[in-house]
Amino acid sequence: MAQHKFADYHADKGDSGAAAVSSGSPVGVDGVDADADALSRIQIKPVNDEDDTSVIITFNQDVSWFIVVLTFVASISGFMFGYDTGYISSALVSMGTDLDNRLLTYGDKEIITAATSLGALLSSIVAGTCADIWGRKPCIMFSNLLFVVGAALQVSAHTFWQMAAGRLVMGFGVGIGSLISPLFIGEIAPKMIRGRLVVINSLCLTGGQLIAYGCGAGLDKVHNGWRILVGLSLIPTCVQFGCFCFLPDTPRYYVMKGQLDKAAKVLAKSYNNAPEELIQQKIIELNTLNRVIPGNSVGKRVINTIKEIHTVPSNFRALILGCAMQGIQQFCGWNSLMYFSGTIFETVGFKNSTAVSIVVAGTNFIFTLVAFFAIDRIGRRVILLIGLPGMCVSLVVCAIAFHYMGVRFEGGGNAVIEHGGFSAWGIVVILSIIMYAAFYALGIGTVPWQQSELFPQAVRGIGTSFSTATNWAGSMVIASTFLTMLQNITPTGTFALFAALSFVSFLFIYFCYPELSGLELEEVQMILKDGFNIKASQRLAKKRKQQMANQKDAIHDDKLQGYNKNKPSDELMEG
Ligand SMILES: O[C@H]1[C@H](O)[C@@H](O)[C@H](O)[C@@H](O)[C@H]1O
Repeated sequence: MAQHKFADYHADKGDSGAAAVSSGSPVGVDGVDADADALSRIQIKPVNDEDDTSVIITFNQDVSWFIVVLTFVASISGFMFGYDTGYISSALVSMGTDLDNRLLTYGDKEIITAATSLGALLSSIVAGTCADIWGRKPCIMFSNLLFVVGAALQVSAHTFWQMAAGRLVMGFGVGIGSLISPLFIGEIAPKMIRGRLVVINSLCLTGGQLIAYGCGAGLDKVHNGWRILVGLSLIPTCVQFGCFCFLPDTPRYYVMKGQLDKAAKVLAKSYNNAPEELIQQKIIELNTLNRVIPGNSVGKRVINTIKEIHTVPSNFRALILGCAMQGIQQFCGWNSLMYFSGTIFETVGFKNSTAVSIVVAGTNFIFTLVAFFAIDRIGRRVILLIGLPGMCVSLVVCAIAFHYMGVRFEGGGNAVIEHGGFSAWGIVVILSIIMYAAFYALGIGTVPWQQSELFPQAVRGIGTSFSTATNWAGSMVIASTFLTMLQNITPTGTFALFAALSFVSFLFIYFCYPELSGLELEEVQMILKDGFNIKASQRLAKKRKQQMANQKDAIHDDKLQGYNKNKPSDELMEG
């Protein structure tokens, strides 16, 4: 019976686009007259994005345990992303002569590291489309299988090429997870806390990197410890796979596939105390929105969305911002430290190089937590405009310190230090790198992953695919050139280059990145319609925050006066 609850509506749906739908007739809702009656009193406003719908979201902001569980299970992909990119730093140091019975050259290390980025780049290009065809959940579960195969290849590797192949396969999994996890969370999250729930994925990511460093340090002296380090990555991936056997996909995906009853079930579990008629109302809304994606076959839809993202000015600006932010995140050089800090610190003579790396990763984690609290309150633009100059200054100081240490990296993994031993400049290097990590995590390390808010629903999959692919392309370039850069243009030249890129990025953000915190997603489209409209966005963001504060006060007052939680807000009731 439940299977056919929305069947008539679904079969009836025409192609009229997202016009206002008056649900005077409650479209085959199982003959439940009360529901029909309730629905007939509610009108759906015309909207062009499911995230802007007001039906349930305005009605009830409570976060259910179900959403919390889904968020954390999806965020295991973020953890895997972090762990798998994090362990390589210490594994490269402790691997010694375990592969091919020889020491790895800088070139070998770059290939092993960059293989994961390459795999992630390739899979992220198609992951958005695959998630639309097969579902978010199956794609995440498929990434779990890739993690298992990749880890197995690495754990048993005795040759350099097997290790590189394992890293590549693992990279396929990382790319899928890095795109789909924030998308999944964004689709299930109540609007008011969407930003923060997406940052939970980033927290798991940076936490994964920190744990990888910690485990790396613990296993440093253990024979074949790096194999255990890789093997440990199997635990979270199996947990995620196991959990997803019992958890559903997102309501939006079910609606896309016409499985409206499944969508309704997930929504009912997601919103505490939401009455059935509102759930059905939401489903109808989502279904209406689903029709705005042009094309009646997958191929046509993909082609149309690619066309649309390039030809509609607001979409194209969103694409520029999404890709630029991810590119900036990578080209400011952070991952050179993430991947090679062990190698650098060891080379320049720090006895406890792993401990220093842990402090750097820990700073990244702690300041992602700071970003969690600041991202909606202070705003994305402000934290970026604080972070980038901070990074620039730290990198300049680091470049100067490297100059006075007189470090030269030479081929074959050797380094020459003119002023050897533990020096004051060594301390300056460490402190400036820690400062850099803090400013990075506060802004550009976290904000680009909010990318889905830039795009309207119709082009969101493809838009986030392109942006994520830019991230991995940047990561791959940095991973495959950093050690070579240290050799050819010296550490001073390398860090000065990153400082210059941070400065240029600051100018870009200053002139092109509008303030998007607190804005409705359709307002983001409005802002990007005829330019980047920084001033207008700032005014609007300020106004929305003020309104939000007023609304909270009003709800508080209502509660004091015995406000009935289950009553839909008047805003939704018409006629
Ligand atoms: O947002 C993350 C985070 O900043 C990580 O520390 C970094 O390694 C990733 O490349 C980045 O995408």
